[in-house]
Amino acid sequence: MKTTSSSKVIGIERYRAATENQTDSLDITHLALQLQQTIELTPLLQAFCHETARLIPCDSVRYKNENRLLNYQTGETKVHRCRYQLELENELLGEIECTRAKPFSIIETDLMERLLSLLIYPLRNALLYQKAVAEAHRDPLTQISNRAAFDEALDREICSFKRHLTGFSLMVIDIDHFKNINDTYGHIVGDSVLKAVAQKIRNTVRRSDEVFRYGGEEFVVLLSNTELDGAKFIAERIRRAIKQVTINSNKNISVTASVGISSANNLKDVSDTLYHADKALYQAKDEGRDRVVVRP
Ligand SMILES: Nc1nc2c(ncn2[C@@H]2O[C@H](COP(=O)(O)OP(=O)(O)OP(=O)(O)O)[C@@H](O)[C@H]2O)c(=O)[nH]1
Repeated sequence: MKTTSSSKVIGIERYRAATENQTDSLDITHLALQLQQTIELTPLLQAFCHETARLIPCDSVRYKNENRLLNYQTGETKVHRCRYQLELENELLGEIECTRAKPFSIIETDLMERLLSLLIYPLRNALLYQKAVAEAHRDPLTQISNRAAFDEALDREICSFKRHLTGFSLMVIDIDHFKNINDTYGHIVGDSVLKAVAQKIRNTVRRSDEVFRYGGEEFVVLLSNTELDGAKFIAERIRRAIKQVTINSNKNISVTASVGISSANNLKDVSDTLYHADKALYQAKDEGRDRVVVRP
């Protein structure tokens, strides 16, 4: 473990005496047990930050991992910092920083290092687990979420609707005559079209809206807290954006898509929202494609 610390170093004798007095090995054992109880990153960090702030009085504890875009913090940042970079077998696992209004002593940084040595292996396992879960939910071709992720997201949304009546809309988007694109230009170009359309949809909706590849040339957009009118407006914007898709290898490929939309509007029918959106999509195909059809 490589560490860097900005805390001040005080005399070694004082450090030893205070370590013996203050370090409660029961607390350390308790933390070690807690860290072994979860493989999930957030509960692991919660347990670590909570125990650290209890054993080393501080105002904030933060875990940051820039490579993985992770930033977890408890408390409010103060001026004095004690920061450690965590590295295991040449792999950077992130950075832990504690802050408070007065400087940290060597006793405390020593304790901090002991706590971090308990964290480092569970943290590596939690990061590996988080990566594996993310990959299981990602479509390898388009790099957007896959159908397994959609099934879970829809379940969450339906539960939330049943408990709090928070409405949502679903949009099913299907590329028109995609078979012709494959047959005319080949599957590699077909794959490029799928990637370009996925990116176009992703860039046309808000970050909080979720975009999934449902399968083949079909995508689903899940719009939380969005009524049918709002969903229709966004669907039109997506439909127009898809018409602008260009593929480097052949700028003449014309891409259009049909869109079916439905909204959750009553408790009885909420589980059928996808079924209604799919029906709307078939209607859009029947009516000539390159259009949006809404079913309440
Ligand atoms: N290149 C590529 N093609 C795929 C992929 N997944 C599914 N397809 C193709 O998508 C095509 C879907 O064809 P159809 O279901 O007939 O639909 P369509 O041609 O888009 O016609 P409409 O939906 O009625 O407008 C098939 O040719 C599949 O082989 C993929 O990952 N890559």
